[in-house]
Amino acid sequence: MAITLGANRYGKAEVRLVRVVRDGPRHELRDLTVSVALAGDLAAAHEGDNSGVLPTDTQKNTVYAFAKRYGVGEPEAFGLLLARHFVDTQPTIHWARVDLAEHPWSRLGPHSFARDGAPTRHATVTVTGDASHVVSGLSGLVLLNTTDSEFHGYVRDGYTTLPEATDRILATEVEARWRWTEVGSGPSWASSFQGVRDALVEAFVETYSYSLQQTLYAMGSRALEKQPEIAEVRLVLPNKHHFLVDLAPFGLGNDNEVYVATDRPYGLIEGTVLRDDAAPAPEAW
Ligand SMILES: O=c1[nH]c(=O)c2[nH]c(=O)[nH]c2[nH]1
Repeated sequence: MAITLGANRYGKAEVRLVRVVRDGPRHELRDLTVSVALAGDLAAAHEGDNSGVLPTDTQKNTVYAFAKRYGVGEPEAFGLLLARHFVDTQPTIHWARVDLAEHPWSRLGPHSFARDGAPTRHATVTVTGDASHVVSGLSGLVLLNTTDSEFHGYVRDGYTTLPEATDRILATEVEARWRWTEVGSGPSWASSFQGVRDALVEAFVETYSYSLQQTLYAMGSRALEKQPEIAEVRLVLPNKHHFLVDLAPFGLGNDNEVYVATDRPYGLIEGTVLRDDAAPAPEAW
């Protein structure tokens, strides 16, 4: 029986990094969770030889040292710096992925901040040899329309009880990831992020929806139309159901005014929207 080592990678997950820039009385703050994963010639490590293993503890230290040495700018840029460093300095490492989640704070004063309702910003950077590949994203963007949403005309079978809706609440918590066509081309990381975020929100607001699936496609399409630097958008949209409460027992009507918001189970609508001529992704993401 021949047994062989399959795909493997290793790294430090969820390094919590807070960087303050104390440049005068007005401080700047960035708050990130950074995960590093490395792969390469690591077969020996799986047989007890650590001579090619850069410890995950060192990877964590590198995150903090780079934060001091180079500052923490846009998550994509900081991730590229780290991933490139691991591939270029470690002979056994040929592939590095750095995953960054930026937790948003809004300013209250020169050195005071409040954790924001803004979405979490994400970046996933992959470096192999000379090539770099970037996926940006967001999560925790909760959106709700109180009307302009219907759901009917669906399949009915012996188990269907759902009443048709001609006017319902549509709510979701957007998780979006989008793949850059070419790293370093087009707008800045920050303005691209803002552009995609705004496009997703605009499409959610402006689409008269017959299903969350239709809204998903409208959101992804709008982001691609507005931001030429991205090739593909993947969306995960939980349907945050709001059901009308039956107030008849109290002698009251309910003209789409009183709802119960439920958290589970929930519909989960997922989809990818991409350009016809998008080059295939060079890496799984
Ligand atoms: O927008 C929706 N899409 C569905 O597929 C679905 N299924 C369901 O029960 N409610 C909804 N709403």
